[in-house]
Amino acid sequence: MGTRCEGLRDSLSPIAYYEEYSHFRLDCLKIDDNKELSMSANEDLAKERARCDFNVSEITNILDGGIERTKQRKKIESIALSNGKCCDVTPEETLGPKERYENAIRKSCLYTKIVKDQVLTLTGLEVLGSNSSVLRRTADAFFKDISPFLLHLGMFVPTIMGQGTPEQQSYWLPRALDFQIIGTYAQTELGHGTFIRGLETTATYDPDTEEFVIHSPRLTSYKWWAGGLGKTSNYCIVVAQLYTQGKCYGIHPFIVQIRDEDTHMPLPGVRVGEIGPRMGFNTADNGFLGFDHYRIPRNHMLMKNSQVLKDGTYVKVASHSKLTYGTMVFVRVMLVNEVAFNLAKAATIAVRYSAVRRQSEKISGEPEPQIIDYVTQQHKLFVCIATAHALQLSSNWLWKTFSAVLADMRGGNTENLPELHALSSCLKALSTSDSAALIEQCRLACGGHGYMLSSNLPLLYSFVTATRTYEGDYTVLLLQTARFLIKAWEQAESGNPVTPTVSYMEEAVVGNKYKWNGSAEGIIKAAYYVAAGKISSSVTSIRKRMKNGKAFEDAWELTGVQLVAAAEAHCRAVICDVYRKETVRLTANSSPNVKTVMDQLNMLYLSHWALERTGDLLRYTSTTEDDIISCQQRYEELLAAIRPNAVGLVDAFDFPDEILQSTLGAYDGRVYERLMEEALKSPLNAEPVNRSFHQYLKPLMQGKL
Ligand SMILES: CC/C=C\C/C=C\C/C=C\C/C=C\C/C=C\C/C=C/C(=O)SCCNC(=O)CCNC(=O)[C@H](O)C(C)(C)COP(=O)(O)OP(=O)(O)OC[C@H]1O[C@@H](n2cnc3c(N)ncnc32)[C@H](O)[C@@H]1OP(=O)(O)O
Ligand SMILES: Cc1cc2nc3c(=O)[nH]c(=O)nc-3n(C[C@H](O)[C@H](O)[C@H](O)COP(=O)(O)OP(=O)(O)OC[C@H]3O[C@@H](n4cnc5c(N)ncnc54)[C@H](O)[C@@H]3O)c2cc1C
Repeated sequence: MGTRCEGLRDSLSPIAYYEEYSHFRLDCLKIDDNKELSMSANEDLAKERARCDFNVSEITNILDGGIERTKQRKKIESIALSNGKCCDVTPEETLGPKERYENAIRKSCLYTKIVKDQVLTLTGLEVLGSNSSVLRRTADAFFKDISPFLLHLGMFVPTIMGQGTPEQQSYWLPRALDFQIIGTYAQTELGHGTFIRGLETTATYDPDTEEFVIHSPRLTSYKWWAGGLGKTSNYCIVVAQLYTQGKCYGIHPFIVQIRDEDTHMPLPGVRVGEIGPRMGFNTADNGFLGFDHYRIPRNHMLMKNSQVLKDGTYVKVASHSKLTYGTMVFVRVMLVNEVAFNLAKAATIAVRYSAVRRQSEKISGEPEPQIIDYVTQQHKLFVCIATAHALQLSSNWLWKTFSAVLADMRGGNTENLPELHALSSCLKALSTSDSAALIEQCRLACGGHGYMLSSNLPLLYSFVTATRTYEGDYTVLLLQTARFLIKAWEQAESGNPVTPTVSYMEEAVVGNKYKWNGSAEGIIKAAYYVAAGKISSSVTSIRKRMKNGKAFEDAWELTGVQLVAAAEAHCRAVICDVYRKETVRLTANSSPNVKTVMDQLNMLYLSHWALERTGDLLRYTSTTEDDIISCQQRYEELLAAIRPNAVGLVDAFDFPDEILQSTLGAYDGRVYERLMEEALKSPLNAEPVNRSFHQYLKPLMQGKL
């Protein structure tokens, strides 16, 4: 579909290609076979690029984190994409489940080999650190859906790094990084995903043999969901309830071999398989796993945070009881970047398509406008570009926060862990939820063609909507943040110091209402006041319920709806704040037009959320109706101001066509030609008459059924 993929079939024009593979003439489809489908780029898109008034690569560099990082990314991308083998001649989605999986494994091995042989020599182990998002992004040229290796790199390796002792790391990591073993992360069970203290798999220490006995006592204790578990992995992290000397010490991580390294057969005592078709992730062989008194060596328990000695003595090493949850915190942080990237892809597809697509008449008899010229279309799309920026910059900021807390913890200081947990929980919840909703908005903005799998929007949606659930469900994570906020509010009320991300409470506890001011800083302050108002209302409700005789747990539960809304408002204010500060910081030395367009996008995001939350502003600040009217007016002016630069802004995301994998979003805008080319690849077009005609239709039509 992308330019290099076309290289695979360069010698054939689309029509000749189709005829070659379909065995019948195109006149069946009433296409004039004397005419080639157009190979020239779309003129409207070319005009859009000509009118863009800022330097596109400057914004690319900002989003990449600097010009050097852009160069590095492009180098990695070109290595991975240059051999052209990433493409499927037959679209992935037209294959059966087995063929799809096998094809995904073929491509995963191919990509891994490219990374090992060519990328690692270029970057060294940096590829797994600051360049991991580049690898992740490049992988999308190989997979429309998900690689079965995602969990190996995304969770298996990070768990060994985060939970293993130095000795365990030096034993397991070289094998895992060299792909001599492939692993996954099996925590969730049929019966429990959210409430991990309730997991039922047991790991009981036997001092006589110095082994753990891993067991699944009942159906609900079967592991369920882990990506790459069904068919691909031969090892996995199993999270199980640890029993030693007759006592349960709660959940702990273990490295468990599940398949023979040579034959790949499941080992005796292990029952493993794939969980069946899902809404997305259909190439990721998500699996189930059960154990029948299966024995593993003692040193396969990951022992950085707690240990079981040879005699069965349990020793707690870590200074914080939740450090075993570290991999989840890490992946939540990574996910903010992951969904920002996917939203940027969707925005690129929908904006380019909207510049190519013409529909209806604004004025009777006039030429049909590009649909991007409808203000309602701009309203649907420009917030997607702005949100992709907001989440990308928030994700960089969160990563820095995460790294700082990690460094503190290496020195034994876990003081900032609760704040990191609260932040990563709410940012994961909001970023995944916003991105899923906006990717769906992009699909809707593309009308009927957005519904085609070849647009790539449905697959992007099915992938991103899952991120709202996995690694901690949206509501559950916001309730975690709410716990932190309520405690912080009580601290602020009693005049004690609070941590930086909730410092706004110190001013807000006094109870004054904030007077609206339409500047960026004014909107952000109003957002913090809304958050403070919602937290305060939640506290009042909890106290009132307790005064009426409810226990704290019941009062908390009954106040759940308000608590989730309070955590959402807090997180929205944090995103607005970080997005503003980072925009100002990153454009300090930019050219004037880049500064202007980045500022416009930022203001659009802030105004959008102010308008989405007018009820809250009226309730928790002194905002008036006139303030709302001027905010609406400013928002509409921003849509008009951004319009000429919209295509330039999505070009700045700098996605090669191979990564976008979209008929609607390719750089040259040959939308209709690509839609037809992809349609012609449908297996149903491989023969003029399907055999079901003879088997069923004809007998039915002739009354002989
Ligand atoms: C080619 C590729 C290249 C590179 C790849 C790179 C990147 C890829 C990026 C991303 C993709 C990776 C993988 C993607 C695909 C799919 C993976 C999916 C995986 C999974 O889903 S794994 C399973 C995840 N499961 C969950 O998230 C479960 C959610 N539940 C929980 O976390 C907990 O149960 C919950 C809800 C937090 C409650 O825990 P618990 O009952 O123990 O605690 P309490 O509620 O009682 O609270 C007590 C106390 O502890 C605090 N606390 C809770 N958790 C934490 C924590 N993590 N850290 C710190 N503190 C925590 C809590 O707030 C309470 O504090 P308090 O008493 O209020 O002070
Ligand atoms: C595509 C995909 C990939 C996955 N990959 C993995 C993997 O690799 N490894 C792995 O271990 N797991 C994996 N999971 C599992 C995932 O982590 C869980 O599904 C997720 O954590 C949600 O848990 P649950 O399914 O138990 O939902 P539930 O907790 O049953 O949630 C159902 C509903 O109940 C609500 N709810 C639950 N508890 C509360 C509460 N305390 N308060 C208020 N509301 C509540 C939720 O908000 C939700 O609306 C994957 C899941 C998916 C969809």
